[in-house]
Amino acid sequence: MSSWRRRLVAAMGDELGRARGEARLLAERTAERAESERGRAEQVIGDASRKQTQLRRIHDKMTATLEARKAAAVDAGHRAALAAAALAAPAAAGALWSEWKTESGLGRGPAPLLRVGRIADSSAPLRGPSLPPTPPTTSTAMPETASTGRAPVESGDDLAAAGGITPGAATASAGSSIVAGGYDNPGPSVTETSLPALIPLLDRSHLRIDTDAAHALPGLLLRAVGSVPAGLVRLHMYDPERLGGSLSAFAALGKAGLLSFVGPSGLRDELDALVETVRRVNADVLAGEHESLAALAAATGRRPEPWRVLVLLNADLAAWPAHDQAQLARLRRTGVAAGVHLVIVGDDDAGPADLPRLTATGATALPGATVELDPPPPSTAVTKAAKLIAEKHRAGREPARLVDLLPQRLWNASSATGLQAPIGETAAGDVARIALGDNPPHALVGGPSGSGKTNLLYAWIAGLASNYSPDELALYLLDFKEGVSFARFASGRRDPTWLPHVRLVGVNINDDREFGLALLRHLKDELRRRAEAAKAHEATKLEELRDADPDGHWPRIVAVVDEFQVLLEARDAVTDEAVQLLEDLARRGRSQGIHLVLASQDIAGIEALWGRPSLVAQFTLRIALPKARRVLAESNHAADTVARFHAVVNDESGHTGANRVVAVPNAGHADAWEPLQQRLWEARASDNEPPALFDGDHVPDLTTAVPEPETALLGQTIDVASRGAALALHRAPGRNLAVLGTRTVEAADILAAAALTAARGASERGQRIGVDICCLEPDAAASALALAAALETEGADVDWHDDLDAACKDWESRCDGMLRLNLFHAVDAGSARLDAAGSARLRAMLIDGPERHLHTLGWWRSVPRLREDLGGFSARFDAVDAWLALDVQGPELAPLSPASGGPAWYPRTRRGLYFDRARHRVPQVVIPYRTTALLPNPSAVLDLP
Ligand SMILES: Nc1ncnc2c1ncn2[C@@H]1O[C@H](COP(=O)(O)OP(=O)(O)OP(=O)(O)O)[C@@H](O)[C@H]1O
Repeated sequence: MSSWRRRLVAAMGDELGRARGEARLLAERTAERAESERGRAEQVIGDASRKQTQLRRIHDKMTATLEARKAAAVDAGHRAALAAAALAAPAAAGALWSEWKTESGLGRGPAPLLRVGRIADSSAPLRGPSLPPTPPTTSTAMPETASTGRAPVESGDDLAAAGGITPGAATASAGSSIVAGGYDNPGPSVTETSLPALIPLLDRSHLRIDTDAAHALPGLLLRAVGSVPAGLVRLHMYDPERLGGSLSAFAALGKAGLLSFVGPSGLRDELDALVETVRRVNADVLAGEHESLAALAAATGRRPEPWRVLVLLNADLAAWPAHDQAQLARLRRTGVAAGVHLVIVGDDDAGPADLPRLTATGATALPGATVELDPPPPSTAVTKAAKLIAEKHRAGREPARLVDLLPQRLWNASSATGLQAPIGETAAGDVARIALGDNPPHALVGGPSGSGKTNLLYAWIAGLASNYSPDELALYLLDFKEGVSFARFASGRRDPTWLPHVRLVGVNINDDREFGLALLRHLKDELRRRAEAAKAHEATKLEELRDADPDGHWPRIVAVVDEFQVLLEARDAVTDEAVQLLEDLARRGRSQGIHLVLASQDIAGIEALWGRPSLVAQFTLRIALPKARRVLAESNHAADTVARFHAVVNDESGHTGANRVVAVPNAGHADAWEPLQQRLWEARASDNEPPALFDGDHVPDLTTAVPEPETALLGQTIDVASRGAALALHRAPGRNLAVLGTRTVEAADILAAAALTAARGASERGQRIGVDICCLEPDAAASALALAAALETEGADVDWHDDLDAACKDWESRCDGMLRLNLFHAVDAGSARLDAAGSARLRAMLIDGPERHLHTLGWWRSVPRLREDLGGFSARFDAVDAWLALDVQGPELAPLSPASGGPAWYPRTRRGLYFDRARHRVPQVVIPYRTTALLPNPSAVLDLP
């Protein structure tokens, strides 16, 4: 081959090799790029799928959250709707047939809506706390047989299927007022979670019922007659074709005049009579003051006219004569306001077209909702309910309930010009109010035992405490009866609430007439304080003072004393002072806003009262319970004939023309009182203090208060502040104390209280006292020993002497300037054994010791024995300024007493009469403290090494 050919082949070979190499390189690069693209694509796909997973998760979460929120919102809405339904259709107006009983849920609010069934598909599980309970009511339950017609809607199975609460759980969580299967809670039943279908009738509307819904009529009528007080709904049935067989179970109402059947011949009269009723109600009852009976009821709380329901069953309205049609049209236009309602049953379109209409699946009052009608109530149950309503109606109007008389808004009134309170109902059904103020300023309440005085006072206090806040009204309540009628107003173990207006409650006062005095003295001090403030502000009465001193605290005061005759029944100093104080308070309290309410079984027998006509004249408000004597004017015999649980209220001093007979509600029953007190208590201000309680049966424990320097406390005085009875132990002649009587425990308590409080007073001030104890009564020894130990703990220097001679021996050497006490138990047991020198030393110590700050607090078991130790028959008692007598009769105290013949003192358990010549004008009653709680156990003391 030629060279060029070889060169050419070689060149082509090179070219081909290069091209191959390039092609390989290209292929490699392409493959690499493809690989990397694939990797990237895989990464993108991986990222995307991760994102997708994330997004799905977020979506799921959001969906779940939204679902949960939606469910909660639906739940809350459902709950709110159920609560609203329970309010709109309480008690018999809304209860399921299985739980139904006649019960008026009618208060002062509007007439109830009436349940006809339920809203279809409105079941929802109720979660969380159950619906608020409403006050329990009492009535007769529908018999068990009532549940025989149970429709699926009433089944608890619905609820279980919906995963809702069980009836038992709801009962537990809602408190005792929800009774599963009962009807104490008029709210929606715990076994029913679907929304009830409620339709308007009473006070609101007429109604048409289509033939396909006619089976709802008996239920609707039963709810109407059963959900208001018996007799307040009257049924008039026009039934030309006698199709109303289903209504025969209502027959019992007919006999009571609450139901009448009308045939074609009676239609005109019936229509005319109802039109006339409308006219009369408008002219005479509403009288231009109210636009409807509903408005009248809202304003006054009473329903003077019944509702009248005319039911037209398959009436061929088109065929009615023009007159009847015109009357029907009148009733349609004007009936509702006057309580006359039409219920037109049938498919007759000739009647008024614009009435709310109920069909088998809907009601125009419930637009957009599908209604499932309830089954009719079992006829046995209707019969029973009709009988019960008829009986109740025949028995007469039920007395007003306390709750119906009280204002809906608490504490809405000002007491500047006076105090108004509802106390019951008049025969016409009006709320009867009583006033206290400038006139009448004070009240006398009388009636024999069991006539209802205390109940009336409860009703009055309830009305006052609901109308006026504690800033407007302060109450002082005292009950001299054996018993504790006013204890409920104070905080107790069973019920920790109190009535926030009450400043003082006295219970079980029985013999402690002094506590009555203490209250009157306290009020007199308040009267003085108000009079001074009024003078400073140039005001003449409370109203002006409150204007002039808007920042001052000037509530009206009402002091109620039940069985006040106890305070005035004896002829003694207590009665004299009580009458004086009463006169003063009655005369001047009027202008200073202090009002007295005195109640008694037997006002006629109170000499102290009738001997003071000027006192009685101030009590112009008189309230006489049945058979009360002398509360009203002599010629006024209204109390002799007034019915049980009624009162004659008269604010013109009992003169016949001013009588008002009032039916008083049962205010004392716990069902009526406790919810009210709870409500008032919850509304109180955070700084509202519980009332002071004086309980005559309670023995006070030794106070932990620190007394003034050099002072001992002997017991609790009977006064409003429960102060301690103080004995000043300053360096001065006569500052000794004689405890007199034979009651060992009380005497030991008095000495112990005196020594412990004196020691406490000293140690609180960084000082010490010395105490010499000599106990000569074996029964008091254990207590004296325990006292010695307690005094040492209190920081006192204690010396124990086995006999009186030793205790008196070197008394002068013990006087070192610091306060020293001799505590001598049963001095007379030792003094009888003293020789002449010993007796002289005892006497000298009693006479001269106090000046050297050595004070003897001794217990003598009789006055003559004390006298003996002071020097015998002619001895003076100058060495003993203070004495505290236990079981010593008044006349025996004559030598020690400022009153000739001795004080009027009738010894009684745990009470002593205390007199300190240097401080008291008259002796005062003291309750010895119980000291055991502050003393160590005597056996523990004896075991000490
Ligand atoms: N308006 C009333 N409605 C129903 N029960 C009443 C009414 N008034 C009183 N009662 C009842 O009558 C009984 C006697 O009433 P209350 O204790 O008020 O009478 P009282 O005159 O204070 O009697 P006493 O002086 O013996 O205590 C009580 O059981 C009370 O619950």
